[in-house]
Amino acid sequence: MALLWTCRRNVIGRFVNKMSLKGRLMILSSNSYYIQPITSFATHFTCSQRSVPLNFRIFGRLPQNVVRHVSSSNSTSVSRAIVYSTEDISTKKLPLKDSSQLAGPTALNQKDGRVWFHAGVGHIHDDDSGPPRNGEDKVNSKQMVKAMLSYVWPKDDPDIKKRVKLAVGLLVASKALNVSVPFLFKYAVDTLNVSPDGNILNLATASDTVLTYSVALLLGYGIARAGAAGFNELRNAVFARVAQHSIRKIARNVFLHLHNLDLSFHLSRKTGALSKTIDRGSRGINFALSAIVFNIVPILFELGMVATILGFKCGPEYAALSVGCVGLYTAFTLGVTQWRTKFRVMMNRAENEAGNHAIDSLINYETVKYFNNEKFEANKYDKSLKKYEDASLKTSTSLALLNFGQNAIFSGALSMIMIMAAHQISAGTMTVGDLVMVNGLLFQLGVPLGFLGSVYREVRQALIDMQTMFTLMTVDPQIKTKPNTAPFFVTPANAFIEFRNVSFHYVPGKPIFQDLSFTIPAGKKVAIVGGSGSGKSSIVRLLYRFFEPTHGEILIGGKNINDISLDDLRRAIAVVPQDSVLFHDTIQFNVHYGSLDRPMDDVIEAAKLADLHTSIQTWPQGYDTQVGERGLKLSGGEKQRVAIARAILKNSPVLILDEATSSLDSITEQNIVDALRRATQGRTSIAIAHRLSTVMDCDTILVINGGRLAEQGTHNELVSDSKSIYARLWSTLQGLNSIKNS
Ligand SMILES: N[C@@H](CCC(=O)N[C@@H](CS)C(=O)NCC(=O)O)C(=O)O
Repeated sequence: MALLWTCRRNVIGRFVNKMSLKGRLMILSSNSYYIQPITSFATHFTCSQRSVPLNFRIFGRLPQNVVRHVSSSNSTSVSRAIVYSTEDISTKKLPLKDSSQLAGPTALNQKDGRVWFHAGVGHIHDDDSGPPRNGEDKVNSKQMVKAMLSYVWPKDDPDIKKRVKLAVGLLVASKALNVSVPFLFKYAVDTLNVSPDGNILNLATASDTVLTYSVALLLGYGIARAGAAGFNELRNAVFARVAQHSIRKIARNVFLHLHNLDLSFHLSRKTGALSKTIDRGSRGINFALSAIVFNIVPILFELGMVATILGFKCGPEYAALSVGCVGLYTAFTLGVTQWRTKFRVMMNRAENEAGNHAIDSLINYETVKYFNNEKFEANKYDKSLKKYEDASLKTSTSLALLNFGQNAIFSGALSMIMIMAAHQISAGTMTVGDLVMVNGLLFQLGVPLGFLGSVYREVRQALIDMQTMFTLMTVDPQIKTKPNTAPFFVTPANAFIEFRNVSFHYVPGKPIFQDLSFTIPAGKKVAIVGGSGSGKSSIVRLLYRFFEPTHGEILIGGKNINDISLDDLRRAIAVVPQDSVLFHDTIQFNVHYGSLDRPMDDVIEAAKLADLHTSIQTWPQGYDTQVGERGLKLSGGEKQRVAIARAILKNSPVLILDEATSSLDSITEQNIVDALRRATQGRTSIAIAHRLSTVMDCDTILVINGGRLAEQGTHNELVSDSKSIYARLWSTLQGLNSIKNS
């Protein structure tokens, strides 16, 4: 099984040309791996793909490091990730963890306070969308059908119900016309063949009426055929809206549900895999619905009609034979399709493997050349191609067997029925027209049956895809608003924050905070500083209720945040994150996102306050300029100012700046600091910082160490105590600055 990588959104796609080379991630065994420094000419930190039954996930923040994510051809399993780093990652052995313990911060490099990863390992899951967690029970087929029907027959949508009724009516009409076709043909043949007295007709002496009658019947035959096809297409068109509307509603509900799930759920899942789950799940619904409505139900309906007609017109043995034939045909088709599905799976796997290998090899073009390994690479690629070739041959030959078997069963039954009919014709109890009719009825039934195996295979796949999607819907958010929570409005006057004996961990046994207590008065500017891994950003995550403390309370405006609705709480807090990720839209959209109902004038005002307006005006399309995927067309400073403008526009009483200037150069930083100074005016603000120069003017600085509040005071108070952690951090910073300037 392929080794999978997950790089969270905030580490993907940040690319810098400055490369100082790091190491190779080596999987040593099923329970350990390490980062091995690699040779001097190599230019990247790479993960070699190995076939181990593990699902390796890596995600985290790399403030000045850059991860370039290279995904394999099917894009859900990422075979390789390249990390370009400006910092050194030392060799370090790390124990593998169970996937259920994911998200524990594992600092790869603690010394400069920059690089950290969250890493964990677990078993591979078929659906790629991560391990199941509490509350995520697989839904069964009955529940899925029930869920699907609730969308196809919605209680509150009479228009959709009307369409379903119309589609059913059209289905009946189309099948009725279809079945009438062999009848009309029978009467035409009998008219041309049998005289009214029951003897064989001599066409040379037959009256004009015979010809006129038979022509009319054959005309009716043509009209009935066209009518059946017309009703069929009309039914498709009428039902298409029902299916598409259901898919839209389901996809929207799943999407909204995903947004309501908590951060820990999203950290343990691959974003790409989640969107694929919705995509495949909704396509699955479309397929399953279409197959049921356009294929399975019509076949059963037609079989019922044909069996009834044959039973009444020709005798029960005819009905039994046709039902028996369809039963045998179905059993054979399902059995063989089940057996041969594994060849298709092998074929797809080999195709992916070949694609992955081709990509991996071409990405490593230089390395291949350094070691003259072109032939080795070609042979490796050829091995995957050979697997594909073998599987593909098995798929084709098994298809031939399936087609032949289906034909043999159908032809056998058809000829038996014809022989029975021939006997009755010779006995004078049936006409030649009857034989033609029996033949026509069975032949028409055979057309949709010709795709039964494919429909069965696709429906099974659709059910699996739907199951993954519907199972997602059963996941209960771990963090939610308590029922009957009264509205609570945080205002600038009551926006004081208190952490009361808060303890917290991501992974049991690795505490982030132990009994952490501090208060942030309303309207004050407070900085939180501390070394790497001290949990500075976790304070924001707890306050924003992305995670719950394991012990203690967090209060805002004197009220426990658990007693405030998530909406009220989050409305009260604006965050300028360290990594500002932008939507692939215009700059105006991205700033406006801070508060979508504010007018354009406010957007411009916020951009001015964030020192962004002047830059925007120099761009060719001004506010309509597209920022590119994840804001790639903007510099780090510009993106950060967009984040500040958004936060200003949100106009919340609490503003959190999570290392908002960490990845900026000094000139940009100064502009941003000025913008931030304007943004924090009149609000309670919390600045998480490791650059102490940006927090000197704060009213209070809280120093976090060992999961507790170690020191507290103004910059001058803390620096004046030479033994304080802050004073040591400050002097280290001063030392680094003087080295930089010399
Ligand atoms: N008669 C067979 C084959 C029908 C068929 O030709 N299916 C198309 C797709 S609609 C196909 O390409 N099948 C390839 C395969 O089953 O390997 C059945 O009932 O499944």
